[in-house]
Parts: sequence; C-alpha cells; structure tokens
Amino acid sequence: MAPSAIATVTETGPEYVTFHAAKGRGKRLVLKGDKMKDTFETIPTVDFTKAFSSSLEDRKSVAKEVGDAFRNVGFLYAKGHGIPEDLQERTKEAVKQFFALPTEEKVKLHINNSPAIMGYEALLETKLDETTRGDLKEAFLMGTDPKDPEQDAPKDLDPEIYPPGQVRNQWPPVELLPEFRKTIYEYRNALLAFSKTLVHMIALALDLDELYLDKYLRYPHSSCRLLRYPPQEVSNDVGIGAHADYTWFTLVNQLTPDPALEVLNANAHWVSAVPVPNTLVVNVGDFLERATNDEFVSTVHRVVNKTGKERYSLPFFLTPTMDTMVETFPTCWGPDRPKKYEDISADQWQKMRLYSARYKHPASIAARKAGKVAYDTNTQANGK
Ligand SMILES: O=C(O)CCC(=O)C(=O)O
Ligand SMILES: [Fe+2]
Repeated sequence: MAPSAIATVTETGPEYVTFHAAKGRGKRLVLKGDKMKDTFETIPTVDFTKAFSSSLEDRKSVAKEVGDAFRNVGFLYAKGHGIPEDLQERTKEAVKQFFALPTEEKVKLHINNSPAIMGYEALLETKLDETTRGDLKEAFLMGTDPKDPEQDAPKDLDPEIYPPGQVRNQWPPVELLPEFRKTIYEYRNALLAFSKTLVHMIALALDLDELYLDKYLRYPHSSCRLLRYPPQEVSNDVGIGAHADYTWFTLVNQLTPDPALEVLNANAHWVSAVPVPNTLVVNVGDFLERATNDEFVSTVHRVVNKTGKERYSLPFFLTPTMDTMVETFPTCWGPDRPKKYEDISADQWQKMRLYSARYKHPASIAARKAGKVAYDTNTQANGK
C-alpha cells in the first residue's frame, strides 16, 4: 500500500474534537507529545487496475491493500478506477451549471417536496457540528428512484419501501439544463459499476467468497450528492461539520484542486485529503463498520474551505438494497469474537440515520409521529 506523499497533518485543533457518527455525538481528546498513538498521517493510495484482471491472484493483491487501508485508516485514494476522464470533466461542468442556476429555480426542487429527501438543499440547512451556525454548503441529491428509467429497477420492489408514484428524485427542466440529468446518470452508473468491483475487493479482503456480498446489491441504494462550498469567511465556519458517513462506503470526487477535506486520526489530528487528479477518495461508512464487527473503521472527517475559492465535490454513496437484512459478516465474528451488533434491515438503518440528520424534514416528522423509525437520541439534536 503506497502512502500518498502529499497528505499532511494540517493542525492539531482544539483540546477536543466533536463529531456526529453512528454511535451518537462523539468527542475525542486531541493527543499531544508522548500521549500520541501510532496512527496514520497520510491517506494510502490503492491502484485498482489489477482489480479488473482475470487472475484471482491479481485481484487478491488489490484486496489486500484495500483491507489494510480500511482496517487502519478507513480512507484510501483509488486510482486506476477506470472512470473516463472526459466523463469526470463533463460531470464537473454539469455540477457547476446546476449551482449557477437562479435560486428560484433551485428551490423549486427543494428536498422538502420529496419524502425520500432528494433534490436541492440550501446553504446552512444542515448542521453536523452544533458549535457552528451550520454547514456552509449547498447540495443537490439524487438517489434510488424506480420511476427513473435510467435505473432499470427491479419490478418487485417492496411497496412499503418504494411506494408507487412517490416523489423521490427531482430534476431541473431540460430546457434549463439539457445535458444535466443524462450526464449525472452516466456518472452515477459508472460509479455504481466501480462500486461492485470494490465490493468484490472488500469480500476478498474479509476472506469471504468474492461474490458473497453480491446478495446485498440487487438494487443498492446508490446516490450522488453534488456539493458547492463557498469560501468560508466566518472564523468557525465549516463546509461540513465533523461526521462519519452512514453508508457502506463513499466515493468522493474532489472536483476542484484546493485542499479542504480533512480526516481525523487516532490522535484527533486532522489529516488533509489533498485532491489528487483522477483519483477517488474512498471511505468506509458506519454501516460497513457495523457489518464487519468494527474490523473496518468508519473514520470521522469534515470539510473546511479556507482556500478563498469556491469548492465543488461529488460524493457517491453506496448502501445495500433497502429490503435486505444486513448481518455481521460470517468471517467477522466467532467464539472468541462475539457479535457486537444486531442484524438490521438496510431500510431501517438508512431511515434512522437520514431522518436523524434531517430532523425537521416533513418525512422525518411523519415517521417520528407514526413511531416508525428508531432514533438515536444523541444525534437527533443535531438535525435541522
Ligand atoms: O465534499 C467532500 O469532500 C466530502 C463530503 C462529505 O463528507 C459527505 O458528503 O459526507
Ligand atoms: Fe462524509
């Protein structure tokens, strides 16, 4: 696993770092001097070229590097992922064009119109770090929507999870952005294909059959979140407050060259995930941490845009098919290593985390009233 030479520790931060993660609101002491632990100070790079090889030995060599990175860091830079550069360029243009639309066009697509919480979310609408005034970013979210023909969704999805006709994705009119939907789908489908290869590498890294985890991927919850971060002017602003993702994993395409994404190591020092052209930043989410009985780590991260420039990024999130029960993987527990977590349906997990982070969204309020979703009382106070 070749360490990236360009990621560096940027600051030691305050005495404590607070964050928002599966286990509730966390707080970690910043370690200094001889209290410091042996932990990562760079983000490793993994070349995925051999993940596409017909030789199992080649694929296992990539899987080993993925396993090392996910056990020790929870983050890696993926190169050799095969996503065409021209598609990445066109996607970046599409992202910029979306955010350049007049505000009145963007708010027509507001997430409050969508029970699935897809669409446009304005600046400061979320607040992952309660010590700030909110997350200084605007977003456009798209995810699973069986009505979108581009997704070729199975016909027998659970109607409780995907009520027929329910508003999910919301797209800007083609007259305004003729190529937008097409380009975002082309990108999303390429990332979904790469994700399936990454899932195979994860299976091998955990000594599972290479295809063992495919049973979770009949219609995985794959979503893209387009993000624009204006330059921060207020001193304690953040682009996104410190948090862990609730996915299986996230693939972030940093579309602009200036550093802003930071990853928390065991000393509670922030390690910069400096953008590296034509790589994806891959990180383990809380759901995969749980399914591996904490063998893989879901690492806290944040975005701080002090560059004086606008930043654009594009995370892609992967979570298993909503109607599957996710067990602790069989190689991750045994007599000497008891299971720490109950099995949980992907739908329950997704809703619990999504609604906690969007506490005032109409779908979140309705689910709470109906007693349909278990809430983590530690995290709900954070959601706006
Ligand atoms: O913009 C980024 O680089 C990361 C965004 C992120 O952490 C998230 O959307 O969960
Ligand atoms: Fe994240």
